Amino acid sequence: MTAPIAVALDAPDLETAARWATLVTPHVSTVKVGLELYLRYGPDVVASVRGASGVQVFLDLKLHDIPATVRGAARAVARLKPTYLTVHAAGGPAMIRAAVEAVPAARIAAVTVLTSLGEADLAALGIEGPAPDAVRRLAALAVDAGAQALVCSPREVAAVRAEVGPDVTLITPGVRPAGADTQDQARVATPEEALSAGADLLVIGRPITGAPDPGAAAAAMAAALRRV
Ligand SMILES: O=c1ccn([C@@H]2O[C@H](COP(=O)(O)O)[C@@H](O)[C@H]2O)c(=O)[nH]1
Repeated sequence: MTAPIAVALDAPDLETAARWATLVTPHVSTVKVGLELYLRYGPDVVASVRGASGVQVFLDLKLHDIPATVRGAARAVARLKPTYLTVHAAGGPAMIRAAVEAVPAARIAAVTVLTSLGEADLAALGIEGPAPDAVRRLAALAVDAGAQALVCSPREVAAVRAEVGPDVTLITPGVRPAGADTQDQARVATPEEALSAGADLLVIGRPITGAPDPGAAAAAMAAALRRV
């Protein structure tokens, strides 16, 4: 049984991404293709990282535009059969609904407040905080619009779960093992804390892909989660 981890394959080239995917897929349920890889290599990247393993692919394109444009963009990637496709919740209900209608086979995951943003960033952006309140507001809006999954930080998972109930998949980036460098993430917690708080899928990138042996790092994190 693989761990509920989506490894963020934020690699500079396709060979590296495919190698990471091969190393981690025995241990994790999902690999995540983000903007860097998709914009550099296009749709073919999905087949390259999926390989023959049947691992779930999380297409993290964070669509954010008017509803008609997002509908078209979502339709364009439907044939890649992603398990998850992200949109920004801040695009609003009509935009989220357009994505949900365009790709019925995927779970549309609405990104609430990016995990790189802290309270001062929210204030500078004119978003009414604190972060857990902003996340809950956007989570409720997105689920009302049909989103089947939400992206938030591990720190907000329990509050979001209370808001949206058990059927919505809660996905948390901003995951760092105890003592690890937080890098550009602002709202973080450990893998064990994220899982205990009720996250369904933990997005973990650099703590795995930056390790000398990404396969061993993924195996160690999967083992740690099994102990929770
Ligand atoms: O709020 C968000 C939404 C998406 N991400 C993505 O998750 C990974 C995190 O990678 P790390 O190396 O573990 O920091 C990355 O691909 C982001 O684009 C996020 O971090 N926060």
